[in-house]
Amino acid sequence: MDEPSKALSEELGEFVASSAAVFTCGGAIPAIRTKAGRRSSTGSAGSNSTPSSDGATAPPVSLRWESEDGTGSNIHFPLREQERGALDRLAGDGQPASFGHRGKSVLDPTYRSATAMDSSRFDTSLCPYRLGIIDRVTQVLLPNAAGVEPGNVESGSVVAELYKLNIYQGPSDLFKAHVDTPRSETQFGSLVVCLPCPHAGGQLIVKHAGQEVEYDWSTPEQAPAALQWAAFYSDCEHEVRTVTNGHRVTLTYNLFYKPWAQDETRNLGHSPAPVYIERLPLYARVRQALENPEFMSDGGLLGIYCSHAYAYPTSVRVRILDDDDENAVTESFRRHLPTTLKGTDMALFAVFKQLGLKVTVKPIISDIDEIYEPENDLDREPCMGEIPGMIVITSLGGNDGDDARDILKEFGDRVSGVNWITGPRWKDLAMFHLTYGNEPGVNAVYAYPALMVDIPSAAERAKANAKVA
Ligand SMILES: O=C(O)CCC(=O)C(=O)O
Ligand SMILES: [Fe+2]
Repeated sequence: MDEPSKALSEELGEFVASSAAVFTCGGAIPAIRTKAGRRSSTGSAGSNSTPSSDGATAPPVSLRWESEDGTGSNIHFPLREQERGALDRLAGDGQPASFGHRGKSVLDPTYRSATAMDSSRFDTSLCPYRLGIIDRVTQVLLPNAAGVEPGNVESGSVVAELYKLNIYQGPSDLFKAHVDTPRSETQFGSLVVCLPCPHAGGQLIVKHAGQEVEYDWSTPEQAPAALQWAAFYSDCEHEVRTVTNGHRVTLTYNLFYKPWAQDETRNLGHSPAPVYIERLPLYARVRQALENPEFMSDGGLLGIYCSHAYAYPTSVRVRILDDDDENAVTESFRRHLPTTLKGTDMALFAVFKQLGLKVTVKPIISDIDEIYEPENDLDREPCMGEIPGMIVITSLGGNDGDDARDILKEFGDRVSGVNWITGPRWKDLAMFHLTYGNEPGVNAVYAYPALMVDIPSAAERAKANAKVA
């Protein structure tokens, strides 16, 4: 590539890589202490000091569960008088929380020390939909699910599936950095709702691409009660810092994207995306580059590695290597990306689309020598596939005897001449994501795809512009 185009590409790449992205959101809803509406047992009843995302209050949360011996119990949050015993019983009926490490369920209190109860063992009155939490999460984390420009991506809704109750107790419970294990390729996020119960410490830290957001839900004994929550893309690394005192009680939900049937979308006459694509700073920058005749003057493929990881079904791995049934795989990959693209990835996709360019989302393997077999002397061109082949080569293993060349053959073609403006991020994936999960078994794993954009030549771009003007 000539020098001016290279400089322009580098500048664009830096901008893309640095753009602040949304990867988490959270809020608090004041909790009513009794049915009579008393908000706090202290003098602050009725005060509005607790921030609320929509001004609503949350009714007390009730929870019913069955002990091993079949006795039923119930408890409320905020705790009613005399319910301290019930809280100890609830913690006693849970199980020491394990986590997934290299495909196995591991108990290691230095890494995760908490009590967990599976959703099959309890019922709760808490409904994140009624409280407006799911609407918030959809708006912020999956804005395009609720309606986009026709023809670009499909529409759908968010389904929150209750997963576990977790109790972190002072003085030492914690959960160190991990990434939640995806249940399927439609899982895009996790939601944590912290029930009103006095505790200190236990900050939830969520990280993505060098940025970090802290949710501090510490609640002193006398503080007004609130339901506090946070949602994040499920490929984001997160941790729960040490709870130094009291009980930090959370309900966790897996967030799935559920596409609407085609005609359902049509009947609803869905509204346009709530994001004004032309007003994204990214739009102006990309447009500027395209208008510059020195930028990729002969046209070609522009490649941008996605900033987030996406879940792919692991069954694919077996299928690809065992019976070549590629269609099902390609289909599932196509169906949910690009709709489930996250944050900046979706912004970029939308910007290129809006500018009338052809964009596709492709799984990519780069530097296969390093990730798979260091002694292999394959050239270092990235390899692009229709099939999420990265799964084969992650720390899950791949089948014995699979050679890097077999994988490449199954995966797709080497691509050359791509103008890559951001670097690959597979290192994060291979080194970390599959090492510490919140579950051992996996139905899906994460992989980093790339956006591939067809850039017309400068002459064609000028012609198209002249037509528009
Ligand atoms: O309780 C929390 O804040 C989050 C727990 C968590 O990260 C998990 O269960 O995977
Ligand atoms: Fe987690």
